[in-house]
Amino acid sequence: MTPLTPVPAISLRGATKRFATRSGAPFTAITDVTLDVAPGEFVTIVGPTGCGKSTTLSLVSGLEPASAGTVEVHGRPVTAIPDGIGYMFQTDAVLPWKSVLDNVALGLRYHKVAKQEAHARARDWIQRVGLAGFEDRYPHQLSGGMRKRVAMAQSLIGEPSILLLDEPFGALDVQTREHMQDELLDLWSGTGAAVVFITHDLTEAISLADRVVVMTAGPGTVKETVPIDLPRPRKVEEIRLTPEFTEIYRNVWNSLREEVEITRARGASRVA
Ligand SMILES: Nc1ncnc2c1ncn2[C@@H]1O[C@H](COP(=O)(O)OP(=O)(O)OP(=O)(O)O)[C@@H](O)[C@H]1O
Repeated sequence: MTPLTPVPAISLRGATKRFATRSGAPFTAITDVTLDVAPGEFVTIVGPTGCGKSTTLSLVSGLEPASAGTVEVHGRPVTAIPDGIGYMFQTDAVLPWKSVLDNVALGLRYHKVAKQEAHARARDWIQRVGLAGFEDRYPHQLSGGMRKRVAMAQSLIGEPSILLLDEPFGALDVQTREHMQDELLDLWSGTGAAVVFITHDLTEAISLADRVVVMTAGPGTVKETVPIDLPRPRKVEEIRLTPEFTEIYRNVWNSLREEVEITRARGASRVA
């Protein structure tokens, strides 16, 4: 018997997104993006500014429909916001008027989980992200890193099968950022969740990923997918010092640099 090919958690086939503009001529943000992400796989996406990384995520999350091509989650076409997806963005979705406990329990309460159970599960996640003792604090009483932990607990408490992360640590200082990257890897390992993580930081992209997807200058498409054959479990600050890492970095940067230069040249010609 031939083994069954597992259904990808995410599958984009020739996905194209055009936005309407005021001038009437549609603007193509991404074109012909084909990408599969397997269950439990950690994929990072890098590409020059404006190439369509966030747009690609918005097709997967059902926030925007594709103009052409197909987008599937667990083998089903995305027609609305699919169940089982967790999100984290650069600007977190922590509500300032709610305590840490209520913020973390929010998603469960939204899904009609009884308050007592939602709070019990929230306490568990607050502990897992290292915030035990801070349940009654409000977001303005937390540091940037602590707010990120709240956001991380918020996105993981629903036990998502897919995590979509759009520059989640972009606003943090370098040390906190590295720490949060390690925490994310720890929390993710063993969950079986497929992750798509967008970043401008190539070091971050390589340290975290099973595969790095390099997108072209806009309208973006997949230029290259680079497997990251580094052992797990990883400590990001250690893995970055290895010769294997440096070699991968050089290769991916050579590919990305061409696209960044194209994007810069366009910018320069616009102001020339
Ligand atoms: N709703 C929209 N309407 C019109 N154009 C849009 C819309 N959303 C995005 N765009 C355009 O699509 C292109 C891709 O945007 P997107 O935010 O996906 O890029 P990105 O690669 O995530 O950018 P960055 O790296 O700067 O965050 C940009 O030129 C952007 O202006």
